[in-house]
Amino acid sequence: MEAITSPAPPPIPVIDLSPLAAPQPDAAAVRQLASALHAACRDVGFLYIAGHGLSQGQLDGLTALATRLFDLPQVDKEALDAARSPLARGYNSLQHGRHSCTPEDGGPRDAKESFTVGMERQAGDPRPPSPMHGPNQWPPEAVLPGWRVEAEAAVEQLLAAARLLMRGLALALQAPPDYFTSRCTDPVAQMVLFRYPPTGGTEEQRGCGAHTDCGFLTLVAQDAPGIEVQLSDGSWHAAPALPGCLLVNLGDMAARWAGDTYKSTVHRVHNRSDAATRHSLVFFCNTDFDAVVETMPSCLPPGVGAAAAEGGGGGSEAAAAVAGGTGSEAAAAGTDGGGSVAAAAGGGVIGRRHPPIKAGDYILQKLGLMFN
Ligand SMILES: O=C(O)CCC(=O)C(=O)O
Ligand SMILES: [Fe+2]
Repeated sequence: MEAITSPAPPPIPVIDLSPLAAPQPDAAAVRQLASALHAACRDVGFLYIAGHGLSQGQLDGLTALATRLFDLPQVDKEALDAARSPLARGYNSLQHGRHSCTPEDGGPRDAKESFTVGMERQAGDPRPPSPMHGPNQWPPEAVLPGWRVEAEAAVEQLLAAARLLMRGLALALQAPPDYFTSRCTDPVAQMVLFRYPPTGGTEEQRGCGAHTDCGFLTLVAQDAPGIEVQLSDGSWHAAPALPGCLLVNLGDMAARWAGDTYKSTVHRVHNRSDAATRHSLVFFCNTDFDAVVETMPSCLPPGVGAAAAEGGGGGSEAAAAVAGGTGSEAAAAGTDGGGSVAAAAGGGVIGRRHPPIKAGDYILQKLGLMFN
């Protein structure tokens, strides 16, 4: 079996987002946060976030949602079979065994049950429906009292945490802090609950095969170890829960936005326990369906970035700062009405310019792997 190492200090950094939430942001603290975030996204693609707004009780409540749901009798779960939903919302049993972003690879099935909740629209919402908004399959109140209300609250809490992170990410990319949140007002997002049975460490019985996530940002709450992250030297590292933290990884869309200067890192799940079941609640957060994903100016060489900046974002000065690695003082002018919290993260890596694409189309294309 491949060795799994978890050296101390862990290679996955912990980043405290609380400076972003402060009523009067401390510019130096925000700058430091943006810089740490930039390094984490560039070097690892995984990070733990603290100061995200959820209490430990709320974090525990996330995985408890999974426990309660999967503890239902099989017949009640099958009644919510995702095969009945045009948006593949609802329950997938152990027999389903595949990941939505990973094409069939002929390998073993994933040993997991899952339950997917997506974004609904309230009646009377004036916005045009996106192809990825629609009804969920909810467990009936009589079967699981209070579950829907708690699940909807969890989506709200995780969306708020993701939006806070997006503000940091915008600053890390030398754009105005609302660059991503202004494109995340009615997002395409999914909350997926998982139960992974113990597999006793057998390599063939994976919980989830190695993959990258196809979307923007993924937030993970977990009640037992199991997720493993492949670092750039090829080694695998366990990423267990840390008290008070959510685990976060960037998906392919984030890497694309950063012109591949940020990592969408390969990961997998193995519940190597002999006895304990693992639960996770994973929030796959994207932007609005119609938001255009285009390489951020700060990730492009000077001049190229200026053209790309026309649609919003930093500008050629910021691009020059990162592309030239000239240091942290040449900052993007980021203001959000609450004061200037400009941050420049430095870098020196020049990215690749991808053609602009609508976020929703991008995700549908990626998910198309599953159906083609
Ligand atoms: O359950 C987890 O901890 C992560 C699952 C995962 O990586 C995924 O479904 O994309
Ligand atoms: Fe994943």
